[in-house]
Amino acid sequence: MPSVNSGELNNLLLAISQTLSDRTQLASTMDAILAAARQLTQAKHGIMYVLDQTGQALVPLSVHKHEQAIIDHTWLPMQLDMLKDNDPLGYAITSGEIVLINDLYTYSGYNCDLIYQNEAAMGLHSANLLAWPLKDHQNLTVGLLVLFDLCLIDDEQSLSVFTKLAGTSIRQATLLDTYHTSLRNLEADNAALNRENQQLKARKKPNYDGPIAESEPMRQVLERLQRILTLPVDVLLRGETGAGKEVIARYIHDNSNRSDKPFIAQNCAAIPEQLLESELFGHKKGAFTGADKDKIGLFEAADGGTLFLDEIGDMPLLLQAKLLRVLQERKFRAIGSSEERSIDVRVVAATHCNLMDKIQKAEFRADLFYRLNVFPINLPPLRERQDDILPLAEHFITHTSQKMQLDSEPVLSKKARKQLLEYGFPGNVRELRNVIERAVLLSDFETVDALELGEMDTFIPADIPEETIFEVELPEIDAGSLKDSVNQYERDVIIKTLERFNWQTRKAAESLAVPVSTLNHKIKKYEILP
Ligand SMILES: Nc1ncnc2c1ncn2[C@@H]1O[C@H](COP(=O)(O)OP(=O)(O)OP(=O)(O)O)[C@@H](O)[C@H]1O
Repeated sequence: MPSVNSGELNNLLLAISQTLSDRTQLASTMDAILAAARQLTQAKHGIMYVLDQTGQALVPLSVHKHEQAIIDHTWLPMQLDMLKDNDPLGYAITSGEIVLINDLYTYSGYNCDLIYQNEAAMGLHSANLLAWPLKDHQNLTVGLLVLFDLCLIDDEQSLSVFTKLAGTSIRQATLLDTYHTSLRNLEADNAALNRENQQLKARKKPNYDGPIAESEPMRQVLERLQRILTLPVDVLLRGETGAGKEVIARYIHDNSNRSDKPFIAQNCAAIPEQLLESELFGHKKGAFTGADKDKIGLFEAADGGTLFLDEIGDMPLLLQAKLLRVLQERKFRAIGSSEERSIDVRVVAATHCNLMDKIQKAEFRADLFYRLNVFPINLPPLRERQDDILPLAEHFITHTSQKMQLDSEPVLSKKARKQLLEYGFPGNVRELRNVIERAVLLSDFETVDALELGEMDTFIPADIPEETIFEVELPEIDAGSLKDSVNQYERDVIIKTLERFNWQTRKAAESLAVPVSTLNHKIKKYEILP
């Protein structure tokens, strides 16, 4: 028989190796191998069956034909569990042995009915048949090469090179396929986890950190805000002290497309003019006495995010001009710097005072007012939001219980609920929070009954961050000593507050929002000495 010389063999191998790749390329690899096998054997036609991805069937991946009838013929896959041992192809696959039938139509060792049917359908009458199982590196059959009407081979070795190559390609394609499928699954899992994470975050926000807004006036506030949450619009919040302006500013930020960038709050009334200017805009080293290094300002720190400017009505006039420029041009210059910087910051300004009055007294710039007042929000005082009182009270009970690590939350008694609903809350939500926190502390941790309402001045000095009220390390709590721990905690809070106010009991009582008499009583009870 004509055989392939080594140069041709190399070329064939090279052509095949260039097609080796994943399953999308497998058909062309099989095609090239079938072509080489036919060239070696002079076979008139042939088929390459390959184990499919399910591992349950062999599918015809390449069919070489020399007559129209064969082109039109549909070669069916072979189900592994339907294979019969007495069928020559079935036997080659299940035994892994090569089957060569020299005289197809007179040989009686196999049942060749299926092959005859196929041949009849194509009008063929092949003289002989070779079925060569394709095996992977573990000797598992992963495909089958079938050649018809071939010249008898005396170069089995060359043919076995190609069939081995075919087996390895099928294995490699299957592995790559599994790898790609796993990769796609991982990507899909990853995307699903990300989505879930986002949903959890979104769900968590309103429940935990977001404002309580059960009353109609508060719902209207949130509804009005919906319009601008994702727009590049500055906001002016007006409302009494403690009504929740900072909470709303944070809500705006958290629900905007800036939520992954910083939210920074600054009280404009709390610090002297030069310090405020440096806080907001930053300074260069040597810009003024004490500026011993460059400092980044809050505008720069909040770039991409939101800057909450509380008590904007108390901002010094000079700084108002600088702020107006930032709002109009989104550019600023640090103190002592000649370089102008661009920033992208949403400003949410807040005030509890009437800015029109301040304009009339020439304490506030009218142009800044009109620039800020593009989107004003009036935050109603708590006395006008009756439906928020009890949900807020429950919220603060939960919050305080968590902070005090109580096993279960105390419940508000009927009497306490009535008291809360009847009280006017001049100090708004902040006062409600203080009342509830104190009531939980004074309770038996099962029922919140006794409320100290209206006995104290609700004023908390603006320059003292309210968080510091509870900025005392929790004592070590061991089982059975909860009440002692709470007493210890209360004692520490009182000492810290007294220290902060230089042991002036009136101011400390104001800050703690308890009557002076209550504070004196506790100082005595805990034997606190300066
Ligand atoms: N709607 C609300 N839901 C939950 N907590 C709230 C709500 N409004 C206010 N609070 C709580 O009340 C306290 C006071 O709120 P906030 O600091 O936002 O008030 P404010 O109007 O900014 O006060 P100030 O004018 O004194 O700066 C905070 O502890 C805040 O968490």
